[in-house]
Amino acid sequence: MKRAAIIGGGVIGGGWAARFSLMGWEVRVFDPDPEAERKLGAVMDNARRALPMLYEARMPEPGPVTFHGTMSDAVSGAGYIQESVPERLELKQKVYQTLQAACDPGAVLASSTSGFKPSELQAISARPEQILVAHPFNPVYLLPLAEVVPSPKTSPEIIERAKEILTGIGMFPLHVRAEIDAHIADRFLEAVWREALWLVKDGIATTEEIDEAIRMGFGLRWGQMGLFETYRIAGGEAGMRHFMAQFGPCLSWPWTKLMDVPEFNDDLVDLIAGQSDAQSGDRTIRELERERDNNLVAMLRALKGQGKAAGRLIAAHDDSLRQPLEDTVPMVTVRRIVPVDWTDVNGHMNEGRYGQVFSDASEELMTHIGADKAYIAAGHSYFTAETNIKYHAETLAGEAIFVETRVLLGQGRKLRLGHAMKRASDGALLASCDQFLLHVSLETRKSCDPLPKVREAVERLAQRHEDAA
Ligand SMILES: NC(=O)C1=CN([C@@H]2O[C@H](COP(=O)(O)OP(=O)(O)OC[C@H]3O[C@@H](n4cnc5c(N)ncnc54)[C@H](O)[C@@H]3O)[C@@H](O)[C@H]2O)C=CC1
Ligand SMILES: C[N+](C)(C)CC(=O)CC(=O)[O-]
Repeated sequence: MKRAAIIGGGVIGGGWAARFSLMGWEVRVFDPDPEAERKLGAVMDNARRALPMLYEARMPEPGPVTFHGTMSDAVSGAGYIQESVPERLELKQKVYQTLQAACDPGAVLASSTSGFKPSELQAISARPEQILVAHPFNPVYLLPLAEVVPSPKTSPEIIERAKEILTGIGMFPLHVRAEIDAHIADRFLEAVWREALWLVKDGIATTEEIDEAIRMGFGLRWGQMGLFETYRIAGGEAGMRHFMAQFGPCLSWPWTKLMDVPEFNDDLVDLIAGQSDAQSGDRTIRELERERDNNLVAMLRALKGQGKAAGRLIAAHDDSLRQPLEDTVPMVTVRRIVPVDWTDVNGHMNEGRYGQVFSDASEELMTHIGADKAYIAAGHSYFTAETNIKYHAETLAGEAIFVETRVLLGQGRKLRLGHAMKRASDGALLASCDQFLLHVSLETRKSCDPLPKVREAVERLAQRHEDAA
């Protein structure tokens, strides 16, 4: 099993630990805080609930997460080390000295730093070539971006390995060409944060009004298309040139008052924190985390359905996790977590989603018998002619479910499947489905016999299932 070491297990280290573990890595943590295990456990709970909701494919078995009393013990045998200690340069530099005295010289040594340049982190290190920045975004277990920032001293092999590992755990490594304070994304975030502080300080807007301005407007646009493509469209048919002709001069207009920075003092902290407390009312941080995660899961799944932005990345990662079906009787055709966006007003999985689960089960079986994407692209497929679903028990968001499928008939153009959807925790039957499919030509849109390869496979499978009945 691949092994990662997490140095500093707070908000960000906890998110890294969760992502690595849920992607099948063994994770070893070092954090001197006696409360670290409890705090990291809370992040793990959130992640266990939310991350698998993004995937249709079966996730890897989670790797164990263990806590260690020394940094050298934690990094022993680790191929990837992620440092997420507090944002203080001397502390980080000292940590690298200790880590490098014990870790594998070939391991990736990455920092979560929000703002320090890798050359600053490397300054007093024994092997600067081993160190780079992999700056993530909170919550690390759901947001894919990791800004990968090397210095000229970072070895090209370490950069490539870091990118490969991050891609493997479902992240989007954005290689930042040159080191710069605060990398790329935090420069934006700091500009927005600075302006927001200024607006609150001068009594122009409350923290709540600023949040509404973001979530009701441009925040929605950024998540799906970013800045430049959004503004290109805002230029109308003439695109970016017209946009720049119209809004370019504003760089010197008064509405670009971007350089005012409020003084950071207790009054500012009281003002912002007071408004923020009032805004969130009695909702706890845990409740806010749940709300954030539910919203992110629903938005990312919507983007996945469109094959766009972060959704495209998750779809590709999902495909890479797919495993061929095992030839058991019955066959386990689906293993998944029920995502939040599948629930309805009654607080349970909507009836329409049962149809989707059984349709996914049939598609998996089709792939297994050779009626896969290439077969369909060549003009043949199966259409469902009849589906009969019985609902036996409620299914809730976050529950692990699986579907067992039996081939009840596989003869010529006819295929009849019996699906049973069960709860993974206790094997309880949640729903059953009798489904009748007909093989069709996608050219004539009429039923026809399968091509010999598929026909033989389906008949062989039907016989096997009949023999085992
Ligand atoms: N919180 C955020 O939104 C983000 C933070 N970051 C960066 O991640 C890093 C960590 O930040 P957070 O997780 O927010 O802080 P945090 O305060 O939640 O966690 C820091 C953890 O490091 C531990 N620690 C302190 N000294 C240590 C040592 N010598 N060895 C090992 N662990 C030690 C602390 O006990 C604590 O659990 C910082 O560099 C920060 O800039 C990056 C992206 C976002
Ligand atoms: C506030 N922050 C600078 C620590 C934020 C980040 O670094 C990234 C994030 O998750 O917003």
